[in-house]
Amino acid sequence: MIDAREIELSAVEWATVARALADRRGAVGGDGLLLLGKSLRSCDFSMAMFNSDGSEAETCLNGLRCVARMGFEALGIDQARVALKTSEALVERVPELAPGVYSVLETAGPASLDVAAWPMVGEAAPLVERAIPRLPGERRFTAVAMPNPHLVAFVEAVDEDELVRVGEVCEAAPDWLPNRANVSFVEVRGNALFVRTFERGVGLTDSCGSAMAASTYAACLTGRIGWDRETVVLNRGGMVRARAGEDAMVSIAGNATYEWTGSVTVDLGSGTAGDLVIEAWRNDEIAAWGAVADEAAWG
Ligand SMILES: N[C@@H](CCC[C@H](N)C(=O)O)C(=O)O
Repeated sequence: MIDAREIELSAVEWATVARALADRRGAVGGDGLLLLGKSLRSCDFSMAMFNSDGSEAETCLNGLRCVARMGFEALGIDQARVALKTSEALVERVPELAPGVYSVLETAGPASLDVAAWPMVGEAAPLVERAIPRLPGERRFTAVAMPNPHLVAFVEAVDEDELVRVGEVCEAAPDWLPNRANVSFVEVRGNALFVRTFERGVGLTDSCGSAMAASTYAACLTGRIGWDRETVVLNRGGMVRARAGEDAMVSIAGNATYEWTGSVTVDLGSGTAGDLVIEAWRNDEIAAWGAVADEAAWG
């Protein structure tokens, strides 16, 4: 995550920075790059998100909580309207979900069922628990845009190999799905959901906030959980508390944990990053969040 309010780079140059910094064989490594940007469209600040392959996503809801924290701390505020690539979201600092865990409530949406806008050619909207014959396997999917595109399938038990097979078909950007899609398999565990996601532009990730939002909305839409009911959503990285309304707005309360701050130089010509210099580790925050993640016992 970079405070980019005073950095003038084109989207193509930021894509180069994202590929260099997110490369897991390189100096930093990550699922992607988040940018805190200047105020836009009368919002307090803006956010941009680039996946590790350099593609720019419409949103990133785990990332939004982190960018919100950076914006709050930079501007001395504790709630804000944030401009995203094609939408806006509300963020607010809330009481710690657990001791020592900086916590943010974000509200995004409206979730959309309009697959024609992705586009997904040849599938009529709404696509709710329907088979998609062009995908491998027998799963029934619900298509939700947050506004980034998500395919959600409710399963008895997540089969990661199958998830990767489906994700890779979408990742190849076939003619019928030129903008690809994030794909999630979701287990209903009592009153909670467990979400595993193959992300567009990244692959399997430990946690995807917009996928948790899309999954919560899909679970309400299909009667698995109640509208407006706070639901614990588990993932490989921990958990959030999510709530979807019939107005299609989805709220997520979760952590925004800093692990370290540091600096690194990226050569835009070669697209490579130099050595990372860590200025400060945030071991207290890492430990506080680690305790929550362990307790979430995602299985
Ligand atoms: N891969 C996504 C963007 C990243 C989403 C993110 N992990 C989240 O937390 O929401 C896309 O290309 O849509």
